Amino acid sequence: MLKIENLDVWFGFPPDRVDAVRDAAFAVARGESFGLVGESGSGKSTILRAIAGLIDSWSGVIEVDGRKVSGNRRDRAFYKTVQMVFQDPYASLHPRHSVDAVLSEALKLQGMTDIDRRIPRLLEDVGLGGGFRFRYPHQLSGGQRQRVAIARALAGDPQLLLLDEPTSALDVSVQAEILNLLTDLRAEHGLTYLMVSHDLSVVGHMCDRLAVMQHGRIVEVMDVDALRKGAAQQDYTRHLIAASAGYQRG
Ligand SMILES: Nc1ncnc2c1ncn2[C@@H]1O[C@H](COP(=O)(O)OP(=O)(O)OP(=O)(O)O)[C@@H](O)[C@H]1O
Repeated sequence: MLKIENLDVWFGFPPDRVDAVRDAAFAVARGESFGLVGESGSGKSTILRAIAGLIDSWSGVIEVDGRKVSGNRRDRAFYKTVQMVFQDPYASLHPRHSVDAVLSEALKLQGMTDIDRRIPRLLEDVGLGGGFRFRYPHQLSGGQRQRVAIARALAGDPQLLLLDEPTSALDVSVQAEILNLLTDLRAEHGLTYLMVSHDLSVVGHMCDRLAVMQHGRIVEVMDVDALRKGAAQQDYTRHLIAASAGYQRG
């Protein structure tokens, strides 16, 4: 469903140009959960942001269901199918917008009607009762805010969720709740995930396959399940330790 070929992404102009992603290629099947890991600055978030249409300076092929990413945020039909969840739910929610306002706006943007009926359903999908509908971000815990951010992403009934470190800003006890929610939502809604995380236990738990990035390049793609099972255990551990080396050094 997602195909990336010869993807280059850069920032700035020579001589200060940063080549953040170089010649990246991978494909993610419908319903699959695919992880991007690698040291800090290796280009993981940049790939997600390019797919989400948040960066213009890229070349190559990005296709979702055979449809090329236009980069034009007004291309509603495309951006309805692709949504992003960011690391910090506090930063991604406007402090003066209630949960009701956030979800109404997202539903309207996606051309949805019947907003009054859809909001309680979205809240229920992410495990929040109707009592949360008229709260503001400061009246929510970190985990509840991330649930609202996920509900906002679900508003347009997307097929592909881009998850950029979706639990790393949360307390350890809350991380597991959000990961379980994401696992359930993937099954219930038939979602496809492309997830960036520096936490290898998260990637190991959530992803079917993962790509290791180094200096803007994808250096290896691994099948997490195959590696996790039996004889490949040592490989799995070795690969994951290598993938996290940048973080351990940093
Ligand atoms: N807006 C920008 N302008 C200039 N350079 C940028 C910009 N955004 C990212 N970069 C650079 O692009 C490279 C890749 O950044 P990116 O955020 O994708 O890395 P990452 O692997 O997600 O890192 P982290 O795990 O620390 O978030 C880095 O060298 C970064 O400094």
